[in-house]
Amino acid sequence: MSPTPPPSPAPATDSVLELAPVLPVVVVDDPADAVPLARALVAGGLRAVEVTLRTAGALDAIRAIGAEVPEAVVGAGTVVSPRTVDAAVAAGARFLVSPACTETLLLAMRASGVPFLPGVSTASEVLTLLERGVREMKFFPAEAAGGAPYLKSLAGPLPQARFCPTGGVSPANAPAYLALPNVGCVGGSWMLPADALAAKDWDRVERLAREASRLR
Ligand SMILES: O=C(O)C(=O)C[C@H](O)[C@H](O)COP(=O)(O)O
Repeated sequence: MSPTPPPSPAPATDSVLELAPVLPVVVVDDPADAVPLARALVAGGLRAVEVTLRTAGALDAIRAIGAEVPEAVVGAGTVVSPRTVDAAVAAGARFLVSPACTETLLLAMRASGVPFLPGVSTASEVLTLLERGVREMKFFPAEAAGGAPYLKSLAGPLPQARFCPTGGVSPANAPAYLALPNVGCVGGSWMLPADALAAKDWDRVERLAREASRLR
């Protein structure tokens, strides 16, 4: 019997937006869920996983995914300070996502050496980041801040900026975002419903991930 070949590690990239059309946003309460959850997402075709630093177990979850699911690209979300940048990178986060951005946070994310997506919700914030040489951003909270029509309006005057809209994105509205020239991917938690996580229903997560991976 020939041994099962090891899974191929995900390639390195400078662009968070190019990893996958959909970036799952994970809130892990029990770090023991991290590995089966990441495996289900990868099996469904979503290899980038953003673990939000909102729970006590988030850093352990990042460590576990990095160690046991090498075909996933695990990153950290809810990065809001230099301290959280350092903690995320030390845990093995391969990209960083912030809901908003300040000068202090930008400097820390830049110094981290891993790709990052700073959060913006207005045209002025987009221009401020462009002035600093940042072209990839998270548009948050996407639906509340104007949705796809807002990003479409930005593509005229600020075409260099590219976005991952997140916040209120669903299978129903994702195609409108993904059709825009300035959208690289969309982020969201819809493929990780709370009841599926509570029931450890990884088959359902895999199914929802597969549907999400086919949105573009
Ligand atoms: O924690 C962060 O860093 C955030 O910025 C918030 C998340 O991106 C959204 O909570 C995901 O939004 P939903 O898909 O509507 O659940």
